[in-house]
Amino acid sequence: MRVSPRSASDRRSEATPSPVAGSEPSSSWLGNVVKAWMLVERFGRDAAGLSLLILAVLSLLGMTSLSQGSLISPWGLLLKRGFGLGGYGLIILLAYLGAQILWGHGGSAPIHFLKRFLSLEGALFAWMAWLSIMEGLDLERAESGLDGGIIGWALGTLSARILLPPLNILLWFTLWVGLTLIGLGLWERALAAVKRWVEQERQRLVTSSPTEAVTQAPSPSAPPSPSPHPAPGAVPVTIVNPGRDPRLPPLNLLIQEETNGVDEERILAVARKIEQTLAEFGLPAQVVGYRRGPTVTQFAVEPGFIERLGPDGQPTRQKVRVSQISSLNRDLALALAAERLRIEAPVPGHSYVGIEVPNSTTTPVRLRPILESETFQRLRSPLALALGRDVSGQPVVADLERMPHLLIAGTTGSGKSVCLASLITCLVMNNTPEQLRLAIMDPKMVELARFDGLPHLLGRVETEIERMLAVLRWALTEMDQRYRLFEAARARDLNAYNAKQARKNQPGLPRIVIIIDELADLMMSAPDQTEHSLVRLAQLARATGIHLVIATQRPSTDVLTGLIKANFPARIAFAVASSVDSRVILDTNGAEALLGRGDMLFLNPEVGTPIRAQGVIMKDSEINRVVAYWHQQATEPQEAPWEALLQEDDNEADDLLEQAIALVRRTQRASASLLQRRLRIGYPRAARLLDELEAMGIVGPAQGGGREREVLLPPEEDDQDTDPDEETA
Ligand SMILES: Nc1ncnc2c1ncn2[C@@H]1O[C@H](COP(=O)(O)OP(=O)(O)OP(=O)(O)O)[C@@H](O)[C@H]1O
Repeated sequence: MRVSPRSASDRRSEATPSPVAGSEPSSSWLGNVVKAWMLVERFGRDAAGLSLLILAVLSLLGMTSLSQGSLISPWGLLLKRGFGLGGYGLIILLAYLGAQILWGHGGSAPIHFLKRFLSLEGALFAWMAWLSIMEGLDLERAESGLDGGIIGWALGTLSARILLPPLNILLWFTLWVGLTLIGLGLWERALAAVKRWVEQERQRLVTSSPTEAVTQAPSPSAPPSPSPHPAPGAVPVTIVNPGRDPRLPPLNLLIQEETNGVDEERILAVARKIEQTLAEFGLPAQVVGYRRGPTVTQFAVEPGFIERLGPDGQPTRQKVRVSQISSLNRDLALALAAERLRIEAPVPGHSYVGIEVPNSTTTPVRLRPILESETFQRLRSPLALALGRDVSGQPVVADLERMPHLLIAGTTGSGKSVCLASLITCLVMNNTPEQLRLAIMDPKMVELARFDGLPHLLGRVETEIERMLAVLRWALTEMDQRYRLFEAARARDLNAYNAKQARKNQPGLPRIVIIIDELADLMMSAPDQTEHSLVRLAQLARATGIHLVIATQRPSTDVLTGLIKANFPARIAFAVASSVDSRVILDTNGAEALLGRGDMLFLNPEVGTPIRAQGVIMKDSEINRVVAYWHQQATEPQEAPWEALLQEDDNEADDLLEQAIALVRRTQRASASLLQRRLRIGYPRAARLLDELEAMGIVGPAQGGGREREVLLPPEEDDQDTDPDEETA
């Protein structure tokens, strides 16, 4: 957390007593002292600013000889002789200083302002020295008010004694340019631009230099690493894979992050505005620091004191309550012209309130730097997930193995699919298909279809509800099968089982991550079956290495049922429409104040309070390169293991159709719920059977409004033994 200096205005506002009904603050001697001090400070500052402006105008008149006088003329001459052309620079600086004290940042950030002012002052002197050197260090010219005046001449002459002329010129020129950049606040931006350029050049060299690839190639003992096969439109990249398993994709398939320079000027202005707004509402508080993330900057606000009169008539100081600050959320957003603000009151583990203000520009968070970060590497888990960066720009990572399942929710366009794509990429960057298998379900059909062809993928990306339900059924049987295997091998969990297998030189079992990008579709078509499968998997699958990542854009209680939520303690909330939705996902408010486009709150059950982060975003070219890399290694495309289950379903279908016809004929009723109940099948199968019956002319078309279909088949005449259950159904 960067800490900004205490400001004069803060000291003022801390001491300002808030009006108490029926009593004047001036009624106490302390109130009088405070009032007097405020007056002195206020008028002192105004007087100083005004004096400097007047001095600048008089100096200009004196130097240009536009006005003559017993004081102005000698002062103008003095400036000319002393500063030469730099005298004009000095006048500009005096005017700038005066204006800042009167209207600008002089009050709220004196140290920052002083740093800038002194830098500009230094730049002025460097320029004067440089001018004098360039004109041959001529004292006569200097005395007549040319070049850098006597001061410039003196500085140049002094340095000329120790430096060769070219170095002397270079020294003052560099000082002039450098200090000007610092003084104008352009230094950080220039540094960031240079860094960006160096990084781009480095990447260009790495990707174009064949020698680099040779020196970094895996050792001959290691299995040969395949060369990536670029997908159409993808940029060919040379493999560089230092320090990683050579079978894994090299990190330079992924792009580096670009950093934007920090606009300190804006940050200080916002800090001042926050203080001012709070003070206007009678809540003295001070911005004591800030943390800048890719999307928001969190300002640390320390509540000040309000002075009240106690029952004994004596003034007492009372600390501003954090709830008072958080209740001003909307007023602060209005004052800062911010779309949405989030107030963390207080920031866990700190004695301040965090006010999160959107940045003017957002920085996309990339996967590569997070994979390279120490935070990520420290997890040492094959299922480590790179989620994004927090409000101070630090990587946010989590271990899916420990979570052990993840629930993602947020309104449409908030960033769920982008998040899932980056999570999948992260997993396949760190695991071979022998170590990890993925089952991906994407009813939206577009977002995750890019991963088709990954050798990690079981089958293909599933988009049909019936096939998805089959995936869940398969996962349950796989889980049971694994438990039986573990029991036979006397292993407690997947890690223990794989270790035993490795000792016997036998292959282990891969971990399985099941990803669903839109739970709502499944829950709408087969709520009971989906909920039952998910809950059973969530409760039991951890030890067998099966993990679930499910996303939904409908954070309503019919999709995220109590049972599902109870079994998915790790959750990510992207932006939602209301605090009610936020509470459905996180059990607390906050997600309604997110900005969308990858801005998230991550609730890690091990931490307890949600962490705000900006999610990782992948470029299509990155995903294409990673998929193409693994595509190279793929052997024969394998059939999905749930294909057999679907086959069984089809075989049963004929039988079921027969039974359905008989049932409809007997009962003279046709509804999906009747078929579900009597034939013990799920909703999708029942709905399909009804469609088939309609196509065969046995039942009429759907009536809508929950009414049953008309049965077109006459009842069986000899059917005497009607089932009592059917009658009541
Ligand atoms: N982490 C991120 N960083 C920057 N921009 C992002 C990020 N995540 C998402 N976005 C932006 O938001 C847009 C929508 O994201 P995404 O498609 O993931 O939303 P979604 O929640 O899946 O929406 P839907 O439910 O409608 O599919 C993206 O096209 C992208 O421009």
